[in-house]
Amino acid sequence: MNTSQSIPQPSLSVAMSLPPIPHYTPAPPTQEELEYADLAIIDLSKASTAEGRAELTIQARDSVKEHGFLYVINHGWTQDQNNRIFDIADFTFSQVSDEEKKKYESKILETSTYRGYKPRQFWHIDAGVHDQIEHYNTNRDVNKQPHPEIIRPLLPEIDAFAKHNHFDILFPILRLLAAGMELPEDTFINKHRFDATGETSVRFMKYYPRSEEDEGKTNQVWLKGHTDIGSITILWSQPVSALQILSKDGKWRHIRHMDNALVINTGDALEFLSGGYYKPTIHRVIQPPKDQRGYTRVGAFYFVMPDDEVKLAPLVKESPVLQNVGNLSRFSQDASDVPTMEQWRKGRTKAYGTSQLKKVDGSNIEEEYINGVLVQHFN
Ligand SMILES: O=C(O)CCC(=O)C(=O)O
Ligand SMILES: [Fe+2]
Repeated sequence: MNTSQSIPQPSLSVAMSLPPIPHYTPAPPTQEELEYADLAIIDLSKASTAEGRAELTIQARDSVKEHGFLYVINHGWTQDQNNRIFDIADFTFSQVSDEEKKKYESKILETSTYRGYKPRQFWHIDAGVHDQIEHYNTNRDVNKQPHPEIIRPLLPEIDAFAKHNHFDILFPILRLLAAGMELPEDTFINKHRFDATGETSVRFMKYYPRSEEDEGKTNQVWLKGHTDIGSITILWSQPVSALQILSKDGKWRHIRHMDNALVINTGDALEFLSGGYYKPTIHRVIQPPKDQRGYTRVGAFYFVMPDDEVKLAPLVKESPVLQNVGNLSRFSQDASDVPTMEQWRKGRTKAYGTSQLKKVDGSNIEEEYINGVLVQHFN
């Protein structure tokens, strides 16, 4: 008799089972009619052929130039993997004790860097009201910082998530955006090395409902209108419809939720490198529509920055497109004092939500200068 047949073998799914954690159920999608921005939908599976890339290059370029935002689908991460990441995201807030959160709090003002927890109420929004947003931020190399004990068994999954974002989403997108400026395809990739020193990070965020009084004092703004500091932000679409972009006609429009899609936007660093060819779009988070009030709003992100040492000078010499249109960024082309990514991110991170801003008369705009460059915030 062949004994091996009678010995029960562990099934593959049991052998590879993931640490059990509670399931996070987000709010159901809103039934309200909202005005949505009309963004391109990039089918990333097409990036595997030269023909597909040529088509996507134009689509991505035009959507970024018009809206600063686009959607990505077919990015190789399944709906189940997506659900699991949102479970992990919520876990970092709902299951970690206040004591541990304190122990692993980001030293934002001392280090000008987000690593660990950003507690609620760290940022000023308006009229003395502070934010109700928790962050958990980890460098893409999860071993570069300590993590709360109960998060440690989840690190292999967070590490896989970071690598998928970096190599299977960020890199193809950076290739398309380089091609959109007639730059060699690997121009931006070479400035975003996974192993370099820099702060490209996975961030989980949880927004908590606020009091009516706070809503009234802040014009319902939960996160002020801003541009992102880095080159690209990958936002994993979630159903609470509260993210808006400021369109070129001056109107705020909502970003529509699509299951397992990505919402990708460009930030300051790409404006500088692209000489303003790709300008970042102001976006904000406001109180959700009535049928989604009372829910928390959990987000999962990959915030991308060029490597710390990269000088944020426009690639005019390298790009035939830029030679035609000229440098339109907030930095001048020959400025010898162009900051490095490290200087820019530290200046912006330290100031964000804590610096004294100057109100622009008769508007909802506030301003400050970082490294000599105008930075605006909107309510
Ligand atoms: O929560 C969101 O949808 C957007 C957050 C955001 O814009 C940011 O953290 O920079
Ligand atoms: Fe943002």
